[in-house]
Amino acid sequence: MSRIPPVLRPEHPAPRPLVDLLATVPAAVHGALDDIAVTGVTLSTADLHPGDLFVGVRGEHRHGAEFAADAVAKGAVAVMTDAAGLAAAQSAGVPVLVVENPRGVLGAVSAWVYRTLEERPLLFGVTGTNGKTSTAYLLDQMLRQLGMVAGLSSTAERRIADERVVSRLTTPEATEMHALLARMREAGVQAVAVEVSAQALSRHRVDGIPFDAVGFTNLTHDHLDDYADMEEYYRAKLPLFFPEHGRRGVVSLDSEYGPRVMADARIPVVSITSRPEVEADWRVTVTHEDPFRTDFTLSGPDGVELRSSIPIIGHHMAANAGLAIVLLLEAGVPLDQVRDAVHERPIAAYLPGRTERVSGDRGPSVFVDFGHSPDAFENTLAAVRRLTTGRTIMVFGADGDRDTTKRHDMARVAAEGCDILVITDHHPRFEDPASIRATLLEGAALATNTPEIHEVSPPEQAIRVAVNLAREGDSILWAGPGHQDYRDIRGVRTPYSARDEARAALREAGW
Ligand SMILES: CC(=O)N[C@H]1[C@@H](OP(=O)(O)OP(=O)(O)OC[C@H]2O[C@@H](n3ccc(=O)[nH]c3=O)[C@H](O)[C@@H]2O)O[C@H](CO)[C@@H](O)[C@@H]1O[C@H](C)C(=O)N[C@@H](C)C(=O)N[C@H](CCC(=O)O)C(=O)O
Ligand SMILES: Nc1ncnc2c1ncn2[C@@H]1O[C@H](COP(=O)(O)OP(=O)(O)OP(=O)(O)O)[C@@H](O)[C@H]1O
Repeated sequence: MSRIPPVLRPEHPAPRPLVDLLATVPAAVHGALDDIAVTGVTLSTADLHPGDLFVGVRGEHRHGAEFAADAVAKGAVAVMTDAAGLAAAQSAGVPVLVVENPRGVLGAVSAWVYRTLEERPLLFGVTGTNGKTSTAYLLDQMLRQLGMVAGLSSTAERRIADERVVSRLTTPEATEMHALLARMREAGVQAVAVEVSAQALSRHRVDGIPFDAVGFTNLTHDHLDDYADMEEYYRAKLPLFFPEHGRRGVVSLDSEYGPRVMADARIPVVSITSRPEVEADWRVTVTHEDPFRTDFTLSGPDGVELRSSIPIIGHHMAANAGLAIVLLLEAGVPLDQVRDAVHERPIAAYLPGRTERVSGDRGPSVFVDFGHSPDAFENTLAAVRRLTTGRTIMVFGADGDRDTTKRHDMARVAAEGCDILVITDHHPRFEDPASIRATLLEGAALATNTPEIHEVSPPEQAIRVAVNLAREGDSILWAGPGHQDYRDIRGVRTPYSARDEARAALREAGW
């Protein structure tokens, strides 16, 4: 069963004469552009609307121009491609615009098609290995508490005011990103929080989007299937802090890459930390934590002090909330307004599948989380342990066909942070799940301690094993699936909800 979420577009796009695009994006034109007007732009035939400009880019597997005839059959009025795609594009029978690097101009083309820059909301961008989704959701909620009509683009959802759609990529392609902003404009959205992945920066997906404030959460081991090493991964993230993407930046010093971003940024930046031993412009201090909420103080320059609360566990989540508040200030939202919205007032965000508590009043606490990196495990396990009087039980499996080099560390960190470890399957994709589990068991054996370890293949069984082992006062952290509503098994997205499975397991155990 295919569960590919839709691409959001403006409902009333105004046609633009294609010839006018040439003033913004010079191109060699093959064919006559007279009378050709475009209402949309896409690089995928799966998302083609009549009236679109189809952009044929070279992909990892195919050249998009190979699909030009298909695009025209679906209503594309012109094709843009590179020299390598020209012949295939020309055979489709519509005018062809040739540019050197179609992906490189996609942001400019999309901004032109959808007039994104003519009337734009306040724009926030958040990057980092962990915490992008959480920070974007916290920002979205703060914008709402400020009385603004808010928009959100995250791994979990795209939100346009109160309309919600499940996301496919963390950061959509530039064509989709600009279409989303145009749809938000139609809905009167005043401010948008956008999660920006490293892959998005590498692939020009946020080109043409001038963020008013950009935030950096942290950089730790992940995505070394996409990037050769941590240095390359860092270099992919950094350009968000260049003038072509952001106006002002807020940089967390909680990971070792924070000071580097401060030094290498080419826009004005301020720093923030939640670590007592680190000096920064802004500081987050946790003042109270329980299984339902974390209270914190944000203190900054000129004696500014805000006290607020989030309905999520973890010092790292308070750090994200602090980052979100400083982003608002750096974007120019007046301090008085921010104070009214969050000071002595909870930030009432619901973060789907981010250490989300799915248990009731009795029995063990069960949290379902989206963490899939050693650093995420370390932070979420620390948060769970601090709030657990009994034993901490960790359930997780690793992604198939994704960065294999982090598996040992994930399992080692998991083992070191828990009393009972249940190693299970996640999205095997095209890998053998048994071999992924074997690697995780090797990693767990590298830990400095020796928790009780269980290997249980199907995750729905693994959570039941964990719940049956648990007693009152214990906590279970199920990391990996988070908000997701499917498992990817050999390329097929099978419907699946970890949160529902966990609730069912608790019911069956009588909790
Ligand atoms: C590895 C990667 O980035 N792949 C992206 C890429 O696919 P590709 O290069 O394999 O495309 P291809 O199959 O060679 O096809 C070439 C072109 O022909 C087009 N085509 C192809 C077939 C067809 O029938 N019709 C058609 O138009 C394709 O849309 C594409 O533009 O171009 C596609 C369309 O633009 C993207 O959807 C796809 O992202 C895939 C889904 C992906 O998973 N990307 C990952 C790496 C990603 O971006 N992840 C980050 C995660 C961040 C995080 O975890 O923090 C993200 O931001 O989501
Ligand atoms: N500031 C932080 N530092 C470390 N871990 C964090 C931080 N914020 C969130 N996490 C943990 O990282 C995991 C992913 O959180 P979140 O989805 O917010 O990050 P993300 O950057 O959006 O990740 P992804 O790109 O995979 O969607 C969760 O386990 C979460 O608890």
